[in-house]
Amino acid sequence: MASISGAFSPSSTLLRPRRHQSGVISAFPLRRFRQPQSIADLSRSSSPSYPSSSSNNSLKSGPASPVEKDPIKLWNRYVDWLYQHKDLGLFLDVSRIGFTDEFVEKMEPKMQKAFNAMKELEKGAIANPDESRMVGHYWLRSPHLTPNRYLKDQIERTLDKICEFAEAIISAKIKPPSSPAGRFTQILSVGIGGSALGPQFVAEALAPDNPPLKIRFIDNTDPAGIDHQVAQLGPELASTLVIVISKSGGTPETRNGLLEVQKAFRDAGLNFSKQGVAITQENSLLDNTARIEGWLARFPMFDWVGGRTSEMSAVGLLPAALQGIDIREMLAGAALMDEATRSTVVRNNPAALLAMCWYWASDGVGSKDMVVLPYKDSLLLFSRYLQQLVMESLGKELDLDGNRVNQGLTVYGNKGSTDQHAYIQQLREGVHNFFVTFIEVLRDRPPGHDWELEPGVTCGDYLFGMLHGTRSALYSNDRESISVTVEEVTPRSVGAMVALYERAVGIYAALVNINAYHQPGVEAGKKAAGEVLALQKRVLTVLNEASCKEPVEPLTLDEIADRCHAPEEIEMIYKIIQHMAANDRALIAEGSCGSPRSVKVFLGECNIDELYA
Ligand SMILES: O=P(O)(O)OC[C@H]1O[C@](O)(CO)[C@@H](O)[C@@H]1O
Repeated sequence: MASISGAFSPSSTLLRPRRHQSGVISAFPLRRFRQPQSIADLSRSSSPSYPSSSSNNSLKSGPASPVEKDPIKLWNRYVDWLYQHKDLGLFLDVSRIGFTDEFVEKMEPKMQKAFNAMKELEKGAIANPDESRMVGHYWLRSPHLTPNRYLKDQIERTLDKICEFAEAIISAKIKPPSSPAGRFTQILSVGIGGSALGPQFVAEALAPDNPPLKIRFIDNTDPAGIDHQVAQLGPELASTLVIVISKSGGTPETRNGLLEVQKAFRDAGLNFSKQGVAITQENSLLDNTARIEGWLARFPMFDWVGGRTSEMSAVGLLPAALQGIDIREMLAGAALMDEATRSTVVRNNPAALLAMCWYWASDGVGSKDMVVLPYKDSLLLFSRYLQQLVMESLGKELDLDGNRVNQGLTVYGNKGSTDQHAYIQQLREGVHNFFVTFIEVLRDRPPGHDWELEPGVTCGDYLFGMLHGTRSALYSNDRESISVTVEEVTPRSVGAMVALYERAVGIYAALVNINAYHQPGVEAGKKAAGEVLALQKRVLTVLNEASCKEPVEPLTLDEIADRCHAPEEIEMIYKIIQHMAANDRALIAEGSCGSPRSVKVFLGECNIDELYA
């Protein structure tokens, strides 16, 4: 008998303690291939010039022609297509993507349509029709482009407020009420998805070694993960600024993180409201809570900025400023990139080049995955950041005309050269279902710190060699790649890269005619999670009724399901019981979890109030 009892009770009052305690096998089983329908399909089938990116579809396959392997022709292609942004010190090389001139020509009308769509979006059109919203993340770094004065003021006022607040925290003009340190030393950021990924990426990329405030994240409703963060803070909880970030202000994981952190503050005898900051939409649940409880500060999230494009709003800027990162430089980098990516000449527009390459490489239907490989440790989280930006934006069931298209572009990656010793083997020789984006950083170390670990060769030279070796080795086996090169990882270049990919996603979405700015698919999981919790409450009510009887009536899973009027949910009921039993709830389960039919359950304490409610 597994006898498990603990603190849990269905409600908090009047507890009466109890004495008792199909057969087709494909080489690519997970991949869906479509009939050729895109310009890419047509042009590839007719072009011998560059290697085909997809070897499993007969229309696109064929022996690699000698042309693309000719180093001089490849060099010419490199030079012809190389994009450089001088002020940003950023280069984009698309020469190892095999698009043809014919393809570029055929794409031109689509590209022009996409440029127009982006122009309309920037002018304030309802670019997110489902949610009837404008899409204005580009205005955040160029407020003069907002469609009205009010939005411009809102952006500028918020930016000033962020800078002033960060300055006051760093200089200890604003102090935590009861910390011996006499100043804030830590940030605990609570948020998820777009309310975490940008700040996490930027902290890893740009925070100095000794930032004025160090940052930690709670980005899940995993109690052990939360406990770990709180435990790591230890006594420094007293000097921790807690920033709760949620655009909607009602995301359950974030709410739970907040409640857990507030409990940790109570347990430590600290006043949370003097250390709490909210970043959320005006009048959201979070905003109202922060206002009523008198938190230290509140910053707005704008209706027209989506979570995954919010890095240049208060969501990304406040944590960055508090870590001593130059946020005006981030904004300047993004603004410069925005300017460049407004060009309607494809080869002069790096975002358009990226979108066109994605379209070519994935047939405009996401038939290949994008592996993002930054060769720089500080850019480790770029692929994770891009994963949400790209996949939540492009992974859509319906297009803008309501046709079922199941669009998307899978993104994954970690960092080079580390991945050389993990999955590059498969990329080079295994299933050909991807293209790579290399992110190269020219500056290895700050000036004056380098040394040669063998004659003529530094540690950074090895990293450089690994990158270019991998790029060549992949290409020689017809694996396509894009390379983005920046001189250094700086606030300016990071801002530019964020802007580059935001725009590339926008253009690509227009090319494939989908709404990049909503996320209806996420709702299904959220709804199902809510249903599980509702079922758990019904199970507890049923168990409470049976456990308040004299003598107590242990119930089988079938009986519980029956009394919940949910016989079809028996498997979920079993999982609920198993989870509660493993977590010291006031639950007594007899029998073995391994043979669910033998299990009988009752509560170790019954709640009379709930019974008669
Ligand atoms: O900022 P919020 O409203 O808490 O949302 C967090 C995340 O949840 C989503 O809405 C859906 O997963 C994301 O788009 C968003 O970034």
